[in-house]
Amino acid sequence: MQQFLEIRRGLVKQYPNIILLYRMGDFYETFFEDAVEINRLLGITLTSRGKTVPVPLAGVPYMTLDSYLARLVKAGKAVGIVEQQGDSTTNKGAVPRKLVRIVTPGTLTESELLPSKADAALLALEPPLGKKAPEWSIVSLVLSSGAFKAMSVAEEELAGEIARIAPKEILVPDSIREKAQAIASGALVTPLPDWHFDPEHGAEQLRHHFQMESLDAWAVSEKPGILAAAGAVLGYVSQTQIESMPHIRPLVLEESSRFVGLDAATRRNLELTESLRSGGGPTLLSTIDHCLTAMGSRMLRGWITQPMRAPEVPRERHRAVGELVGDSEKCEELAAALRPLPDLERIASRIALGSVRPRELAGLRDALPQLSKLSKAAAGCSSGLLKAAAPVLEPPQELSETLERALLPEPAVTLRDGEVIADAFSDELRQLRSLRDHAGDFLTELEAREKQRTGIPNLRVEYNRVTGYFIEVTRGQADRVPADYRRRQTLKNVERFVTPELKGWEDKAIAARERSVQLERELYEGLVRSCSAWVERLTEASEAAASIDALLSLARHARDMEWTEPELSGQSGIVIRGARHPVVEKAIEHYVANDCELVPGRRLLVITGPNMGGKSTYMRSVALIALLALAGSWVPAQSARIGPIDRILTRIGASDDLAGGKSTFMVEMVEAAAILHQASSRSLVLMDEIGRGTSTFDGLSLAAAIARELADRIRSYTLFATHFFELTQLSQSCAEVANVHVRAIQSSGRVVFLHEVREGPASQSYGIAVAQLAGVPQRVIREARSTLRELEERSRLSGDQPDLFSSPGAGAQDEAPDDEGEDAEAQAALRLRDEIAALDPDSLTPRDALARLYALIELARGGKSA
Ligand SMILES: Nc1ncnc2c1ncn2[C@@H]1O[C@H](COP(=O)(O)OP(=O)(O)OP(=O)(O)O)[C@@H](O)[C@H]1O
Repeated sequence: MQQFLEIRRGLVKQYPNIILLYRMGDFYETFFEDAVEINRLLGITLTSRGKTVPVPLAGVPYMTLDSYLARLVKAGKAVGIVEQQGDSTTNKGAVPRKLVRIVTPGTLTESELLPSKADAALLALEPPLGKKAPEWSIVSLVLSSGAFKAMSVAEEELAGEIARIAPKEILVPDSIREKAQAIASGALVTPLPDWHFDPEHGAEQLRHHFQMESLDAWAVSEKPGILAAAGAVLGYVSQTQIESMPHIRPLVLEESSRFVGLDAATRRNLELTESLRSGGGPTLLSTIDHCLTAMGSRMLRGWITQPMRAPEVPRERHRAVGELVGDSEKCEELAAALRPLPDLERIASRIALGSVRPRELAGLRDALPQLSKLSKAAAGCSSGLLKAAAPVLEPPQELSETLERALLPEPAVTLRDGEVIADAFSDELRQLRSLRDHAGDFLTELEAREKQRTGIPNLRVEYNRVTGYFIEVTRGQADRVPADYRRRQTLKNVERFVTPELKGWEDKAIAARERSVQLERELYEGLVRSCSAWVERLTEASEAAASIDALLSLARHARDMEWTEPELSGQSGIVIRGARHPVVEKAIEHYVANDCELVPGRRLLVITGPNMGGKSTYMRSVALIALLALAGSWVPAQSARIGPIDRILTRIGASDDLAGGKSTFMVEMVEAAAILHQASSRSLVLMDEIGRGTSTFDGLSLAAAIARELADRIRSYTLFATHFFELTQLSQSCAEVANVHVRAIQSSGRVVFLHEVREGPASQSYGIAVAQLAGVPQRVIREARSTLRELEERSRLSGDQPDLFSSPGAGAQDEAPDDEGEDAEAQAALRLRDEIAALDPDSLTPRDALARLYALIELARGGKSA
């Protein structure tokens, strides 16, 4: 108890929710409140020990530790594992024990406890530090692969990045604990004292861990926020892993500007990796993921959650997919080599941790020839990406040989009873095993000899766990045994004896068994140490294999679903022929493909049409095609030309956040505000039914003003679905706005959805017809129709239709007229800029160029602003 309390005392301050699993022989015991807690959480029987002051106690068998660990960590507990040190039988007094590891959600490395197709990252967040670090710093570490990454992001992008990384645990300075809780998106928030986040100390830790003189090579020396967060991560890992520091790869500084910005709402709305349906439904990832290995699935997840702004990398992927789509034999060859591969990335990382299990090493041994096959298949490809993987995949010969020589063909699951190392690996082991293996011969020979010496025909040499080896004779014969027989046990019908020879042999045999187990342990540890020299190469090979797997999966989907290669163009805009929604097209039989043209001069499409007509599906299909193209995939369309995109922003669906104190309308406006702040002329924006959460005129006015802001000032590419039919008038006053509608026909009072997107506004609204379809009682439908007729009539007679859209800015009475003048100028300038951008430099005549220049000068002259 004294020992237990001492170990525990040092921990509770930092880990208030820790449970100590305290090794005692074949069990991990818990005491006091830990025992009560584990009884509550896992239903482990609660007992007590000690007469004067009973101590609550609950224990789990040590063999089953993993399954309990998983459940405790899932319940948000930190679990401290205390092991016995040295040999319990030779120690006097309490066995020495030591805390060997603290397991938290972000520091799990056991393959069985990790989701196989996603990473469980540990994250550290450092808030802005003033001028030198005006943004948030994010550092993430995936312990099971060693991936160590850093990024600085603006406040409004923070939640989106956290949603992308989907960490299991977030370390934050204590001072921002509450703020972190609000954006943690399900991860455990672990506050640390603020001094854990110290830039100088962080830099020192990084230099020390990676044995570097300077951090300049990683471009983080001047980033105090990142140094602070990285230091916190390293400190936390060494504190929780205690004895074995994991393999951590060099810190990679990711520029958030390299990737298409996707905020948390967009990731959710587009159902990239999580379904919006409460019970879970298909997602983009689950639809396109046909990977043969878990590593491949994780890679593919990374690609689609982090599409790229620059076209080079996705283009290379398109090319590789193209090669695979056209060569099914090559696909089969690659697939055959990939299929049997174990999770090399995680095995490599467990080698570094020293916790790799014998079966995992054997899996690695068997996988190496497969890697070689994969490498050969990749070398025969023509696309750059596949070809480049070949040399990286070639497995190190020396590692193959070492593992072949060291391990038994099928080693035991654990080291506990040996049977892991091959005979040929150690002479001593071979001799010890031979002693054991020939025990049978010795015993049969002894039995025959003793029968003859004593003249007792039914004498037998036997063994049981309590007595060990003995010679058994019936009681009737017992007085015939020789003088050197020593009595061990007397039972009803038999007497049991040992002889000095048998005892001597037994001692030797037991010693040999113990020694051989001990020796195997030492040899195994040595083997793991020697393997750690290859961790780096194995990790690289696993990444290359994962990429091939992901490409193969994309190719297979592209071929099966008849997707096409998109064109990533430098020309601004999005032009898609025959767009389909990648998830919906799999779910329904006759998907109606639609076109979409968002180009300079036509930047905002107002989409009208009945509910259920397919507006949301259409908008999402466009966003998903753009996203897939920039992630490197082919796309569900006849053709697609995607220009530069910096962000995809969406405001879809009404969900309220009552717990967070926000009403439906408030959520809607907060999201709209975020979009208006973030969007640029290179953003793709989806707006679904904005403004419907308030009174009609309020909502309509807001929707109109937002659409105008997006089209005219921000000039983003926007799909704007609405039930405010009045918004279709916007196109008359805004040059950038066009109308499209989803087609439906009404026959005998019922609507039929055609799901076709056509130019122009919808001709009528179908709300009542859809309500009828949904089964609203006839009486209510009749009454609604009559009210509608009345309203329409009244508005026609009084002419009170609000004319919000006749001229730009009309209705914005509090604005100074000057602003409107500037506005028109700005618009003219922007239009000119677009025109210039759209010019083809190769066919541009000097006359054209001069004409544009003069126009610019004219504009500048007439301008009022400095
Ligand atoms: N292009 C299409 N081809 C075939 N079916 C489609 C197509 N688009 C949508 N659908 C079907 O119509 C259903 C309704 O589509 P969607 O949710 O996009 O309608 P909506 O116009 O956004 O409706 P609301 O205005 O009520 O939100 C989808 O669940 C899908 O099954």
